[in-house]
Amino acid sequence: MRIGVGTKNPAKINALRQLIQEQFIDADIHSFDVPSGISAMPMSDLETRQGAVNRAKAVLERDETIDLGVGMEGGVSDIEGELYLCNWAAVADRSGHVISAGGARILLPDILADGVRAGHELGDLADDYAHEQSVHTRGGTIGILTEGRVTRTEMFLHILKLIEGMYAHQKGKADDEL
Ligand SMILES: O=P(O)(O)OP(=O)(O)OP(=O)(O)OC[C@H]1O[C@@H](n2cnc3c(O)ncnc32)[C@H](O)[C@@H]1O
Ligand SMILES: [Mg+2]
Repeated sequence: MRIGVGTKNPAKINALRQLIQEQFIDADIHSFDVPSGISAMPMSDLETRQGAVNRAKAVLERDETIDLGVGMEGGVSDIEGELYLCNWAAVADRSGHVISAGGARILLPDILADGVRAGHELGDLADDYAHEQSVHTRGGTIGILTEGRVTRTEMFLHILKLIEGMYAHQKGKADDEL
């Protein structure tokens, strides 16, 4: 099987690599720089999920040899005036079937939330906050805010496990009906 992932960000690609290893999936991974079709800094769960779905579908359009497209997107979600980091992933196949799932939410400190509301991208704000470079390609904001206990890769791995499990569950149900 050929799986395409809609990103060049190693923090995301590594999550897919780990899933394939852990679940003994016989697949090669190909990465594509595809548009998310939403704003650079998604401001809701709805928009963040849409980015993940758009990326998964865009991968299938980009390369006709790919069997499954995977999209992962990070954003923020406002709950009663507080901003939480949120993350979504989606998988799309050639039959038009799409499965999406969301991950953990973590409250952003005011300094990051205010910066996002002022129109800055979280990736840039997280670099300043942590005095590091390219946080978004490594442990991510979640890694900074949890002292590395949960990294961006682990967080996306968790979501990809949910989706892979749902895919297996739905396939099992469909086979039962045959
Ligand atoms: O190359 P891509 O795949 O686009 O990866 P990205 O790091 O830009 O990540 P997203 O586009 O999914 O995230 C949308 C924006 O939110 C920011 N972001 C989301 N989650 C983040 C995290 O955990 N750490 C740092 N920045 C994050 C990031 O800066 C982006 O500008
Ligand atoms: Mg991006």
